[in-house]
Amino acid sequence: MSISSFLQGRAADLRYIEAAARTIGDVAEGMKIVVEKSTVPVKAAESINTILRANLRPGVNFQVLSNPEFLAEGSAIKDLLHPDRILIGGDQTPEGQKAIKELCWVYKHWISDSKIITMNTWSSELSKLAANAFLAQRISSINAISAICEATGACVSEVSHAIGTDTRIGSKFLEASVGFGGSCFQKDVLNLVYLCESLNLQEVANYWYQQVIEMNRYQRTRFVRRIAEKLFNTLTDKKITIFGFAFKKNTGDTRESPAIYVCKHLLEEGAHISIYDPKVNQQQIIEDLTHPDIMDKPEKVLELLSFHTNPYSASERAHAVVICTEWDEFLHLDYKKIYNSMLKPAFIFDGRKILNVDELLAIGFQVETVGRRTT
Ligand SMILES: NC(=O)C1=CN([C@@H]2O[C@H](COP(=O)(O)OP(=O)(O)OC[C@H]3O[C@@H](n4cnc5c(N)ncnc54)[C@H](O)[C@@H]3O)[C@@H](O)[C@H]2O)C=CC1
Ligand SMILES: O=C(O)[C@H]1O[C@H](OP(=O)(O)OP(=O)(O)OC[C@H]2O[C@@H](n3ccc(=O)[nH]c3=O)[C@H](O)[C@@H]2O)[C@H](O)[C@@H](O)[C@@H]1O
Repeated sequence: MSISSFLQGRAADLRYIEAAARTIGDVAEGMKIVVEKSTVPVKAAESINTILRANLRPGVNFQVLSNPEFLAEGSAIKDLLHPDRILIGGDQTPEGQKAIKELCWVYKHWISDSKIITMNTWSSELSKLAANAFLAQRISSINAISAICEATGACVSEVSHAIGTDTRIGSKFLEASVGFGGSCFQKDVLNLVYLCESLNLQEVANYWYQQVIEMNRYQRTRFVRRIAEKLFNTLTDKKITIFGFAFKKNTGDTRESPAIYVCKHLLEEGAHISIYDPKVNQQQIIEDLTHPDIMDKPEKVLELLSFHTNPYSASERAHAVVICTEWDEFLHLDYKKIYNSMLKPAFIFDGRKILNVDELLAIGFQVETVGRRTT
C-alpha cells in the first residue's frame, strides 16, 4: 500500500488507507502479506489488520508488515537502488516473522543483509515519522542560525560547514533556505505532534511543533518581510519575479512549496508576480495560489499573476528577482542581461543561497541572501 496519507486538520486522514484495505479484503485469495509503505500514524497497521480480519473469507489470511519508504523526490531511483537501510516491522509471532523473512527475500535481490533492519511493527511506523522529524528539525535548526547570521554578520554557509565537519553532527541537511516544503515533512511532524497529544505528552508535542513547524513558518515570513523592507516597505504594484516554484530542484512537485507562501504574502501586499519554473506548469501554480487555504480572493490573484517560459522575459522591468527553488540552471543565467532589463535599483533575494553574491554585486544588483548580510 503506497497511497495517499493526507492530514485532516492536524490528524492523519486514513480514509484512503482504509479504502485500500477494504479493496484488498474484497479481492485477496489465499495467504497474503500486506505491506504498508505509506507513511502512517503509529498503530495504522493495527487498523488495517482489523479491517482485513473483519472481512475474512474462507481460505484467506493476512500478515500486515510496516515497510516505510525513505526515497526523496528527485533521487527516487538512486534511493531505491542504494538505500541507507530498509526497515521492516512485523508481528513478533511465528507467522509475523515468516512474513518478514519473505519480504527480506525480495529486498535481498539487490540489497545486502547488513542494510535490512527488522523490528516490531510499531517501532517501524514510529521510526519513519521520527526520521522525517529529525531531518526537518535539522533544517529548522540551521534556519534559526541563519536568522542570527543575518543579524550579526556571520555567514550561515560557513557556520554550517564548521558544525557539519563534526562527525557527530554530519554535513547533510544543513542548508539554510527559505524553509522546507514537500508533501511529507510538515505532514509527518504534525502527525507526530498529534500522536503525542493523543498520548497526553503535551510537552513533547510542543517541542516538535515549536522547534520545527513554527520555525519553518517564521523562516518564510522573515524572508518575505526582508523583501518588503528592502523594497522601501511598499510592494503595491511592484513587479516581483519568482525563479522556481517547485518545493526543491529536480521535481515538478509543488506540495507545501515555500514559493506558495512567499507568493501569497507578496500578493496580499498587492505585488505583481511573474513566475518562471523549468518544470512546474501554469495550471498547477494557479491551483496552488487560488486554493481557499491560501488566498480568499482568487479573481484578484489571477489579475496579479503572469507566467513565463524563460527567465529573461519573466524578469523584464521587474523591481526584484526572488529565488525560491535551487534549480541548477539559475546558476548559469546571464545576470548582466537580467540586470539591464530590470528597474533600478535592481534587487535579487536569494532564498536558496545558490548565487555568487560578489559577481551580482559587481554587476550592480542589490543582493539579499538567506543567512548572510550582504549590504
Ligand atoms: N512522495 C515521496 O517522496 C514519498 C512519499 N511517501 C509516502 O508515500 C505515500 C504516497 O505518497 P505520494 O506517492 O507522494 O502520494 P500521491 O498522492 O502522489 O499518490 C498516492 C496515490 O494513491 C492512490 N490511491 C488513493 N487511494 C487509493 C485506494 N484506495 N486504492 C488505490 N490507490 C489509491 C492515489 O490515486 C494516488 O495515485 C504517502 O503516505 C507518503 O507520505 C513516503 C516517502 C517518500
Ligand atoms: O517521507 C518522505 O516523503 C520523504 O521526505 C523527504 O524527501 P523530500 O520531501 O522528497 O525532499 P527533501 O530532499 O528531504 O527536501 C525537503 C525540503 O527540505 C528542503 N531542504 C532540504 C535540505 C536542506 O539542507 N535544506 C532544505 O531547506 C528542500 O529544499 C525541500 O523543500 C526525505 O528526505 C525522504 O527521506 C522521505 O522519504
